[in-house]
Amino acid sequence: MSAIYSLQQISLSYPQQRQRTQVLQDISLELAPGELVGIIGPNGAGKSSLLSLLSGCPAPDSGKLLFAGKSLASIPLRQLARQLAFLPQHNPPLTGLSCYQVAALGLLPHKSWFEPDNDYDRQQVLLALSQTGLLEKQQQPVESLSGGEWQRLTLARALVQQASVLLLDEPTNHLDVKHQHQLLQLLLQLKKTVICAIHDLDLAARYCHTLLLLDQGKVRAFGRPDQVLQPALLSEVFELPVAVSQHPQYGWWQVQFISPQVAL
Ligand SMILES: Nc1ncnc2c1ncn2[C@@H]1O[C@H](COP(=O)(O)OP(=O)(O)OP(=O)(O)O)[C@@H](O)[C@H]1O
Repeated sequence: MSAIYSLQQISLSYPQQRQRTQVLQDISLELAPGELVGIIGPNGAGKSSLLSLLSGCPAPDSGKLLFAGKSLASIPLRQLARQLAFLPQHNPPLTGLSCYQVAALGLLPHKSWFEPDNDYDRQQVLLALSQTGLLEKQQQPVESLSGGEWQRLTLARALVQQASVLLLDEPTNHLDVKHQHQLLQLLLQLKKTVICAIHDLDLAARYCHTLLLLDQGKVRAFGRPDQVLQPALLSEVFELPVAVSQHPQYGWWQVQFISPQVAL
């Protein structure tokens, strides 16, 4: 199956004072369609920067970035918005709208100016609110949502967008345990290409088909969870002793970092 994303020797830097800081270095990999891919790595490793790059902005300094075989930069924005949805870590605040209205913003790439919503559109919005557990809150003003509810609402908006690719920056970070599992199960059931930055390595191991371990802007490992979650590598990258084991009953990989005091 041909790759949904192909990255060839991608590098990215940001301007900082009079210099440029290198954030991603020489990244080459291919992402298969229909997979749940987890980007893991310490703070500042470049996870959000990579997701932004995959969304089309910013463009890489060098290298080739292909989306479904075409140069990502050559795809018109509106066309791209129908194919991919990006949920950054920090969303611009929205006020004065209900949950329903925010979820319905996902319809915009499919509409012309002033085109009213039809029954199908309304069904899509209600389905997404239901999938994210927010149906009962559809009339609630967004300002009054909790952090986790707001996070689920941004996913609802992305689902309404009906993009085949979801780029999610730490989609579980405000969610309680039940909602973390529900969200990841939903992402698996959607059978879309989902690429998400995620800090919880146990959740990543359990739900992601593929993991990408970034450290200081470089790919340290890329493959199945059991290939990537190597204790020596994790210990070096996260600078903590670590134990990796398999759940005796379910076979899931589990990662336990050991606090330095215990290790001494
Ligand atoms: N717009 C910017 N201008 C300058 N530097 C930036 C900019 N955005 C990110 N950086 C820097 O790039 C590096 C990578 O940041 P990025 O947000 O991609 O890391 P991350 O792996 O997502 O981190 P975290 O786990 O903390 O969210 C960091 O050192 C950050 O300070």
